[in-house]
Amino acid sequence: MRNLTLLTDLYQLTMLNGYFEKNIHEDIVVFDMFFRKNACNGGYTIVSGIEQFVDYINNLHFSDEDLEYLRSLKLFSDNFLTFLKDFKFTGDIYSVEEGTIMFPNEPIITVKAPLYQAQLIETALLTIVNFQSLIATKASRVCLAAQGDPVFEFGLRRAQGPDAGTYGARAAMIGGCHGTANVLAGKLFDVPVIGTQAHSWVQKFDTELESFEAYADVYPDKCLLLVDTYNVLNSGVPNAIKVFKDLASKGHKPLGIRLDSGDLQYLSVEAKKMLDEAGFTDLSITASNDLDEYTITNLKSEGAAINSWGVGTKLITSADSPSLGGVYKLAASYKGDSIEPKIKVSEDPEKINNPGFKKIIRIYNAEGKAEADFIMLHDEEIDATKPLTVFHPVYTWKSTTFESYTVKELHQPLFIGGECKHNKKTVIEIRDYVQDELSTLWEAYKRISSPKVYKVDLSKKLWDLKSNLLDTKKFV
Ligand SMILES: Nc1ncnc2c1ncn2[C@@H]1O[C@H](COP(=O)(O)OP(=O)(O)OP(=O)(O)O)[C@@H](O)[C@H]1O
Ligand SMILES: O=P(O)(O)OC[C@H]1O[C@H](OP(=O)(O)OP(=O)(O)O)[C@H](O)[C@@H]1O
Ligand SMILES: O=C(O)c1cccnc1
Repeated sequence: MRNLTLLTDLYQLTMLNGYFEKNIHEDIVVFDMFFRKNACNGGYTIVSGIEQFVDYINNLHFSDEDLEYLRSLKLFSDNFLTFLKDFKFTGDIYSVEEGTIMFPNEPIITVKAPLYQAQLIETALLTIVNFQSLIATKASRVCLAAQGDPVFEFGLRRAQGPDAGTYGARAAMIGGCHGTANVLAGKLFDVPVIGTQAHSWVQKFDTELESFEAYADVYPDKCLLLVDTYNVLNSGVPNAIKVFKDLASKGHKPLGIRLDSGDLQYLSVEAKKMLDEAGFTDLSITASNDLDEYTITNLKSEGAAINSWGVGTKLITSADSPSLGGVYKLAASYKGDSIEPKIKVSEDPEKINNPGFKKIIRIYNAEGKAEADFIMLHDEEIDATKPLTVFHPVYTWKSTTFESYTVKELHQPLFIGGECKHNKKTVIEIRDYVQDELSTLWEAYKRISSPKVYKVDLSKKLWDLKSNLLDTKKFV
């Protein structure tokens, strides 16, 4: 486990030093992590990175070298640096399960801890969860566009560095990919690794046919050939068919071909005709080359004969929407046992946070479809045997009443009193959970473009609390 304790912005540490000097560092506070807009301009966001956040908290400590470095900055008092020597996370953290689908303005993670601890972890929490949630969401969109065809993550070489390539591969698997080309990700996260061959393989031999024969010789049962180095329809596919026939005559089953350039719709349809005529009707026709959910949707609607997708650059970088803007905001501060809700008033009404220590429930209809989320204060309860009326937090006259419904509380304890309560799951288990989650969402929320907006409402008590706070803050 890496020591990421200094993976923070300097201002967190200068604030910590200040809280310490003012003797308010032990005050118990509540922070919420949430985002204001869904990842990838979509209708939902898949939360990912919780496992790495848990590792980060479990390993949070200032080593002697860390303290030495901080001392060299000449910004911190000796007493404060001595205090940091024994730093240990002792607070509570509530989080949704990794792989949960979430929507704007909902607390994904709520931290209730001494001020100096809760403040320090902001930056690492955001960098870990923002990135992985972004890529998991992107991957799920790509997989939805592929309509059940396998999607393979090919992006490491074009990722924003080794960590992004590796944790991005993890997130892509969580979002629904069938495998990754990243071998380190395969080892670290126990996920399937896959691969074909590069153009360099084909170029290295005197002829394309020789290169295919050599590959078939080494991997007779894993023979998927890259057919676009010279000419797909005049050379690549005919040569692949020769090699496949030879393999079949020796009792091996060829896997298929990969197209990496040109008009993928036309080439795939023509290649499929040639393969079918040669008796290879069920091979994989894999396509790659700058694909994303939009190109795949177009290729599908144009009848491309592609049944497997290799997606690299635009997946691992979420190229058209390259960040998720998750934030971490102070929502409450305790004075003894009494809680003081906190709000950030902004010129931009979208940026006003929901105050207080909260929890969140999801409301499902009788068929198990998610209908709305409901953010409540932590001590509120719902009696699901009675009708529940929820209202739009801005256009308050818009309301809906649920008669027959079930509810699920989304937050679970990750840490209580500093003790880890997290149940570790494998990446494949998280991926399965994501599929369950997606099946609870109406198609309209999963639309690639112009999705319907999911309802996220506030309890009356929370809404009143927020309105009253806003009134009192008007002239502060
Ligand atoms: N956030 C909300 N909470 C509760 N009810 C809502 C919310 N948004 C809309 N409604 C209700 O949903 C109905 C349709 O309203 P509208 O067309 O404005 O929204 P919508 O997003 O299409 O919602 P719906 O999915 O319910 O059709 C109305 O009964 C409206 O009062
Ligand atoms: O297009 P992407 O979605 O980013 O997918 C990854 C790309 O990486 C490879 O190309 P590259 O030219 O790097 O190597 P190659 O010689 O193997 O084609 C591969 O052929 C894909 O085109
Ligand atoms: O195995 C492949 O085909 C592959 C791997 C990485 C990038 N592009 C393609």
